[in-house]
Amino acid sequence: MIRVDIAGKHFGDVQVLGRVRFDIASGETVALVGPSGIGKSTVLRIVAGIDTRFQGHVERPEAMAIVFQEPTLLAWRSARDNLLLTQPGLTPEGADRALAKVGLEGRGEAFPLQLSLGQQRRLSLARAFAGKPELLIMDEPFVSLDPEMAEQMMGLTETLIAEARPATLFVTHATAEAERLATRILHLEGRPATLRA
Ligand SMILES: Nc1ncnc2c1ncn2[C@@H]1O[C@H](COP(=O)(O)OP(=O)(O)OP(=O)(O)O)[C@@H](O)[C@H]1O
Repeated sequence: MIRVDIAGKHFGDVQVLGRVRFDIASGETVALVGPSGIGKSTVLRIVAGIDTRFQGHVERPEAMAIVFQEPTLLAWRSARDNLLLTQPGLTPEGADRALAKVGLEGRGEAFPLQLSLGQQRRLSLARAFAGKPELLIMDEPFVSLDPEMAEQMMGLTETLIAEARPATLFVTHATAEAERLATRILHLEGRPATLRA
């Protein structure tokens, strides 16, 4: 369970967020939607613990994974090492199993730039789930993908979430994406932004 209770967030004199309170249970997938510039990424950064300068309190588990828009891979390390170096406790066999789960069987030796963009994104997902996150955070994970690849990645993400059952929070612009993946949708609105009742 994660518990978010933001009382306010300012950038300098500008108050971007008002009160934003929500909980996410294990196995629940929550989409955070709202217009551009409303404060979605700000909420995500606060929930992830990247931004600690806010009023309020967030309770989150230690095991957390973040998937960004663009894959953030270590270019000079193999696919397998990209998992091993970021997930202490993972064995090489475990890494290979995690790769196989995302359709990268036998590609453990490949470097990220030898993989297609779709494969790089799948490697990022494998890395996120290899750490058995109790909290999964995704910032526009399917943006800028062509429809076919977006569909593939959404299917894969759904499967991995169903298996690992983390509490998931993701930001999206696409209503269809939110409706497909999320068990609950939170709308940010107003300025300072709060959740639509
Ligand atoms: N580091 C910062 N310093 C000052 N203002 C900031 C900073 N980061 C964000 N903001 C402002 O806070 C507001 C919310 O930004 P945020 O990135 O959270 O919006 P968003 O809903 O994620 O937008 P988008 O959908 O376009 O990514 C915006 O008005 C933005 O200009």
